[in-house]
Amino acid sequence: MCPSVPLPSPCPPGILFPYSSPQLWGRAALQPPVLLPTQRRTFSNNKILVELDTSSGVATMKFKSPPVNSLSLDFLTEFCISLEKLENDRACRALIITSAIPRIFSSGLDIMEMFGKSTEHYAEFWRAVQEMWLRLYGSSMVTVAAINGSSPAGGCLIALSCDYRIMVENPKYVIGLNEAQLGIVAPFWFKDTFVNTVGHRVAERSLQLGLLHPVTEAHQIGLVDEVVPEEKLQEKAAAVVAQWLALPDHARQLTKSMMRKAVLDHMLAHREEDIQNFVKFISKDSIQKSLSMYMEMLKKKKS
Ligand SMILES: CC/C=C\C/C=C\C/C=C\CCC/C=C/C(=O)SCCNC(=O)CCNC(=O)[C@H](O)C(C)(C)COP(=O)(O)OP(=O)(O)OC[C@H]1O[C@@H](n2cnc3c(N)ncnc32)[C@H](O)[C@@H]1OP(=O)(O)O
Repeated sequence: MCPSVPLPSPCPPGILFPYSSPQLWGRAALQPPVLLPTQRRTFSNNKILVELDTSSGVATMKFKSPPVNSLSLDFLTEFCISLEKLENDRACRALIITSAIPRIFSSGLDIMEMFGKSTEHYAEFWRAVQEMWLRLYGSSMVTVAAINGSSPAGGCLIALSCDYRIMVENPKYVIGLNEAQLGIVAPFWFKDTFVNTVGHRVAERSLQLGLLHPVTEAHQIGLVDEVVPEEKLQEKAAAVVAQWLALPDHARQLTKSMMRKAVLDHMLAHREEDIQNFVKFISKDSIQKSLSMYMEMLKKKKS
């Protein structure tokens, strides 16, 4: 899939899998049997907590960066490191992404990283945003977004990059690519990821209007796959993961790769150009002014 994340090959292409037991289909099954002292492995840095249950092969990643899990350069770096660790861990076959912050899944890209900084900083930040998407959209793991709060823009991109989205039923929560509302533009690979999920017409309207969809509407347009009460979210995510893991990894991974390859390849082919475009765009006085007004509006809304 994505060249920066080599696709683990649990079985050489063309070799038939042992279909006798789903237990044998995963990457974990290819390890020599070892006695593990514990079934849970936890690693945590400042902004993200990761727990891997080695018996099921399912990791849970919890965003814990108050106040709103905004995607700063530090956050994105931790996110990419965590994804790389899990991707390279043969005991891990699936990932559930959720938030430890009440009411917010992620508020999207940290606006302060795009405001009043140097062109070098913008370039470094944008490369980190690209890297996060390449790793998540190109992941060979089963990925499920357990969306327990609002998820605008970059937060929505994280959810869209997963294989399946489950959102908590709450009339206050919204999700969508609202960039246009900030006076900025969702880049082509945000757009492609969105189109691949909801279809062209829905994406065109939603992107032009910068819509943040309430949960029921997000479900109706296919932006989220399922809606559940808060207390059922983890149970539902675990059940979905189990369903996806019941298939042979290599078949699911190759299918995923086939579905996503064109979009990933397109972005990789234009990666440097995309960084230059971002830097040029975000450095414009008019765009800086729009971002400043948007931040002001957020502050006013509070008071
Ligand atoms: C042709 C085109 C050519 C080229 C194009 C090339 C490139 C494209 C260019 C740009 C692409 C950029 C893509 C951008 C993607 C993004 O993700 S932008 C971010 C979008 N996010 C939002 O709009 C969310 C804004 N936030 C909110 O709506 C709310 O804060 C919330 C619903 C998330 C939470 O609400 P509350 O619980 O009420 O909390 P507060 O609003 O009080 O917020 C607390 C605190 O946090 C600050 N904050 C909120 N969001 C962000 C953020 N995204 N970044 C930084 N900071 C944020 C908020 O200001 C408050 O701060 P304080 O007042 O407490 O200091």
